[in-house]
Amino acid sequence: MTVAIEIEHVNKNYGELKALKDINLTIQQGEFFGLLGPNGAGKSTLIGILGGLVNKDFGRVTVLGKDIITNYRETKKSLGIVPQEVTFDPYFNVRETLEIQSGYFGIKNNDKKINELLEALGLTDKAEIGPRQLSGGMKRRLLIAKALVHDPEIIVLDEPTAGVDVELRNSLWDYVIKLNRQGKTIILTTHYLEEAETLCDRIAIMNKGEIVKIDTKENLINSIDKKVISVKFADSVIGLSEKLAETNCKIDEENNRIEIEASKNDLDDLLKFINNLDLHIVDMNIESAKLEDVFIKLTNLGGDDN
Ligand SMILES: Nc1ncnc2c1ncn2[C@@H]1O[C@H](COP(=O)(O)OP(=O)(O)OP(=O)(O)O)[C@@H](O)[C@H]1O
Repeated sequence: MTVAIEIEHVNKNYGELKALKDINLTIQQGEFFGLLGPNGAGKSTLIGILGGLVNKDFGRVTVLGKDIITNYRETKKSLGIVPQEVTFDPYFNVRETLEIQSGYFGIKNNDKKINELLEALGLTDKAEIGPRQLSGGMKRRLLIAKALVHDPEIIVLDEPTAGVDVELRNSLWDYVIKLNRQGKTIILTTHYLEEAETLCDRIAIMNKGEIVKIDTKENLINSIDKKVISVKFADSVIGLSEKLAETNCKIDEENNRIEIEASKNDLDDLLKFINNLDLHIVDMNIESAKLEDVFIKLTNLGGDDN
C-alpha cells in the first residue's frame, strides 16, 4: 500500500495556545478517512498545514512521499482541498472560475473535467452566471468543483456539507464515493457524525490539539458497550416505573413505549425480564452504539474535563 499522507510530530502554537500538539498520522492511498473533533480541536489548522496555508512550528508532512515544504508545487498538485470558507472572485462566472483554476495548474482545455464536475455537482445550468448570483449552497458546490479541477489524487473536504441541502449532500456523496472507488484518497472533516459513520473507513478523533483515538469505524463503535432496547406494548405501561426502577429506563406512557439502555452482557436477562412483564409486545427495536457515543466519550462533551 502507498502512503498518501504522513504527518510526523507536527506542532503548531498560536501564541500561548497549543493548537496542535505532536500530531502523528499516516493515511494510506485509497482510504476514506474521517478527521473528527469538536470546534477548536485543530482540524482546520492541520488541513491548513497540509495545504500550505498555515506554517507548522515543528514536524514533517509528506504527500505521496514528498515533503510539502521542499516539494511544494508537486505536493500541491496531488491535493484538492475544499476549505470551509467560501470566497470567489466576483468578476468571473462559474465556468470561467473553473477554467482559471485549471490554469493555475497549467491545465488547458479542461472542458471534459469541468463539465463532469458541473454535472456531478448540479451546476450545469449555472455555468454562465457569476458567484454573486449563486445561493450559499451553490457557492459551496463551486468551491468543491474548484478544488477538483486538476483531478487530484488526495481530496480533503473540510466540512463540505455545512449549510447544504439534503439533495446536494446526497449527490455530493455519490460523486465522492465514486472518486474513492476510482482510487482517490478522501479526507473528510464534518460535524455530521452520521455522515462520517456512513462514509469513512477509518477515523481519527481530535480534541484540544491532540489525536485522542484513531481506529477503524467498526472498532471505534464496538468499543462502546451500549444497547438501547425500545419496546412498544399494546397494553398501558402506567405503573411500570417501579418494576423497571433497577434499569436505565425511559417510560413513554402516552405511546405505551419503554426505552432501556443496557450493556451487551445484560441483554439476555433484560429480554427475559421484558417478556415476564406479561404485556403484549407490538414492536421492538435494539440499537447498538453509534459513532456519536464514541465521540462524546472521547471528547468529554458529556462532562468532566481531563
Ligand atoms: N489564525 C489563528 N490565530 C489564532 N488562533 C487560531 C488561529 N486559527 C485557529 N486558531 C485557534 O486554534 C485552535 C484550533 O482551531 P481550528 O480552526 O484548527 O479548529 P477546528 O477543529 O477546525 O474547529 P472547527 O470545528 O470549529 O472548524 C482554536 O482554539 C482556534 O481558536
